[in-house]
Amino acid sequence: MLEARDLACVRGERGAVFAGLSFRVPAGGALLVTGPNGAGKSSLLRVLAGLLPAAAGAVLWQGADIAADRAAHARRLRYVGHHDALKPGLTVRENLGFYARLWGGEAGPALEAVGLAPLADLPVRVLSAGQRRRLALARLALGLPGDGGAALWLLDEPSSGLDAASVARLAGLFERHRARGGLVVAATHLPLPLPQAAELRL
Ligand SMILES: Nc1ncnc2c1ncn2[C@@H]1O[C@H](COP(=O)(O)OP(=O)(O)OP(=O)(O)O)[C@@H](O)[C@H]1O
Repeated sequence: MLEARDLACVRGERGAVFAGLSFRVPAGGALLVTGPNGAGKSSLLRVLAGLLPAAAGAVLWQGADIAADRAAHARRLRYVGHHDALKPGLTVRENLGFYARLWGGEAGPALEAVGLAPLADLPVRVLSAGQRRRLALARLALGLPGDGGAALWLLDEPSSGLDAASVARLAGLFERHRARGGLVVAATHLPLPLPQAAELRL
């Protein structure tokens, strides 16, 4: 269970981006974070990841404040932000292999899961925008909760640039993850294949 309790976030000159935000996402649950540009969706994901301190309130995991053990929180989550965090000079397989060594899991099946196996030996610099996005998302397929995978997925515009077949593959990843008790929190402007997701509009 992920819980936000009376969260507030302040950014630069703008001051409060949001305040008094409370919600819960249970095991197997999903939360869609929506709202106009600049509403604070990415900021909220960063607060939930422990990357940005909340100005007030707390984020709890299984009832315990994530601030008490940030390293443990980092291990239990996967954050896929706007930036794909890929090395352009390395191949598709090498890029994912880096994360597989860090977190466990195997690059091959994860590349299959996002339809990138045929491109495994290409350098990332030649990939299209949608293919890069799929490679960033392949990290999610490195393990399932309880089997080396992280329980909490924090995703910023995960389907941006994806074609219909890729969105369908993403639906499969979401389904497997949630069936194992994993949670998904996704900021999005597009409909996402997350049945029974709650919506938080900022
Ligand atoms: N590092 C920063 N310093 C100052 N202000 C910032 C910083 N990062 C974000 N902001 C401001 O915080 C507000 C929320 O930004 P955020 O990126 O969270 O919005 P968003 O809802 O994700 O927007 P979008 O839909 O465009 O991705 C914006 O007004 C933005 O300009």
